[in-house]
Amino acid sequence: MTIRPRLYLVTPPEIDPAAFPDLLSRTLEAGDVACLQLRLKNADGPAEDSAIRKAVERIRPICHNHDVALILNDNPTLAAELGCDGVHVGQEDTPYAEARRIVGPDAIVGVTCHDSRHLAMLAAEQGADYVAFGAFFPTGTKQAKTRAEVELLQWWSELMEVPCVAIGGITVDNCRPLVEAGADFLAVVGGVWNHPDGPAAAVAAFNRLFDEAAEATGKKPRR
Ligand SMILES: Cc1ncc(COP(=O)(O)OP(=O)(O)O)c(N)n1
Ligand SMILES: Cc1nc(C(=O)O)sc1CCOP(=O)(O)O
Ligand SMILES: [Mg+2]
Repeated sequence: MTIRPRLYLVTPPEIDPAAFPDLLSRTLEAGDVACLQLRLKNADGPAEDSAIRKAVERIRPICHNHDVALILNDNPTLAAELGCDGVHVGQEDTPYAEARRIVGPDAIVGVTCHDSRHLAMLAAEQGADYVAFGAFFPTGTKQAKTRAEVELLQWWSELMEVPCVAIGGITVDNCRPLVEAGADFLAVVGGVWNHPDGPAAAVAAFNRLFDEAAEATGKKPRR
């Protein structure tokens, strides 16, 4: 067996609840996707909660039919209430321990660690299911706080058991160094949804590249 990362798909910040489910189905049919993070950022307060509820209701069965875990961004309370498989929290969101208490021991809890070894070790010690590093490349999706270097992934993957996620400006064309450095998951927004040939083509292309890289490196898995 060889090391092969998996795709961690993140939704666009705003989705059309009527059209997105079909697009998502076609996208997930195109190749392996480990999880989908629902990350809606263009509404606040009750409007945001209502958009999340509507989206989860439609998206959750599609994810589960494709064996894709549904992770909710930022909101452990809604993640638990709506039956999501996990939650992703940042450094300014609900702290890890509180998020874990809310979603329970079996749910996935991932933590943003920017470019910080210290934050990642803290999150892993506390019990996070994955640590996320970024941004690796310029991104138009959000104003990223930090730039992370590829060496961080190599250091982490050689020393630690907890999986690491790379995020920020990742595309089919620029991701190979992250794969070779040992990223367990590549988290992608624009590189999939804005791909010139469409999101299904992007998912297929990422998976082809992961297969090629795994064959070329021929490295043994670290766990
Ligand atoms: C997989 C993954 N990694 C990092 C982030 C960023 O989380 P955060 O810093 O809380 O920023 P927002 O996404 O909430 O804007 C993420 N969402 N997913
Ligand atoms: C949501 C997010 N978090 C980041 C971080 O650095 O923590 S970068 C980012 C945006 C990811 O979108 P795209 O794949 O379009 O660049
Ligand atoms: Mg957040």
